[in-house]
Amino acid sequence: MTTAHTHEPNSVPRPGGNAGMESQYLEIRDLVVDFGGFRAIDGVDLTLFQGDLRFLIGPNGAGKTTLIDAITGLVPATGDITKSGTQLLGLKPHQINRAGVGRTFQTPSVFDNLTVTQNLDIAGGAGRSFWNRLRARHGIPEIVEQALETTGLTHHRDRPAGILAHGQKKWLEIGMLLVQDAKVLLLDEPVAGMNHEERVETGELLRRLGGERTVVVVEHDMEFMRNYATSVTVMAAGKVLSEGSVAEVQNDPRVQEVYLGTSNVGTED
Ligand SMILES: Nc1ncnc2c1ncn2[C@@H]1O[C@H](COP(=O)(O)OP(=O)(O)OP(=O)(O)O)[C@@H](O)[C@H]1O
Repeated sequence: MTTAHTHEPNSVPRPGGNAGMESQYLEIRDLVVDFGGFRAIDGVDLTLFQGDLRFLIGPNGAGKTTLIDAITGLVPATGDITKSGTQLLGLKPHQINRAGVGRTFQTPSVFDNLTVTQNLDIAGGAGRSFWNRLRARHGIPEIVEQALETTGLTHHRDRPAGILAHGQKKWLEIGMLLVQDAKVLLLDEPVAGMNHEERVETGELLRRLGGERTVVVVEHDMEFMRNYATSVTVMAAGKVLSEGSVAEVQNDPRVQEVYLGTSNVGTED
């Protein structure tokens, strides 16, 4: 694995991360989530470095969303989840968010009646005194301008979010995470319901983000995974079944077996 210390801003992230061991990371050890008597996450270990664009795949019910829920404090779990050494397990969702870990949900959750900029403003902390001071001094904060630019929504900044196309709403959600300065982005099916063009644009966006952050993508779209993943974790029945490059997991017989016993990892959905 190459651990270069510098990289071009828009370079393609390398598997395992662009930034090196001393940069930010998310480490999960022996994670367990029980729902009553049912063990949805069963001893998961996962290490993600800054620069990873990690795809999390697996059959329905494998535990992918539950894993993200556990990382973001939405379901109780045991084990360890540390971000660059800070224990996240046991923190409340807003504290985890403030620690730099942000997520999106399968269904976009933006304020339809507010403009794109207002949504970003609220995500950044409008109403909180420091944000209001920032705004009073500088107008639209630079971080909002950057998020508009990164997500390609600059020309839609004054439109109500409710009239955006589906893909644009999903990009706005990602922009909201950028405004919060999330260093770890957990995205649940970011291209579900998108057309081909939107998928390509989203892939490029994730690639840009993955260069400097840690991006985890839960996805059923295997073509999208093959095009953009720097690394892949395959889950099944609450455990990590396989991990590695796209080629490595596609060639793993255990992975082929859970995908309907065929070698067609890539035909689901
Ligand atoms: N709140 C809950 N209470 C009980 N069981 C749950 C709960 N949430 C999820 N489960 C179960 O945990 C298992 C893992 O679900 P999860 O949604 O994490 O899977 P997934 O891999 O994200 O699946 P999909 O690809 O279909 O979204 C499933 O069997 C699901 O029914």
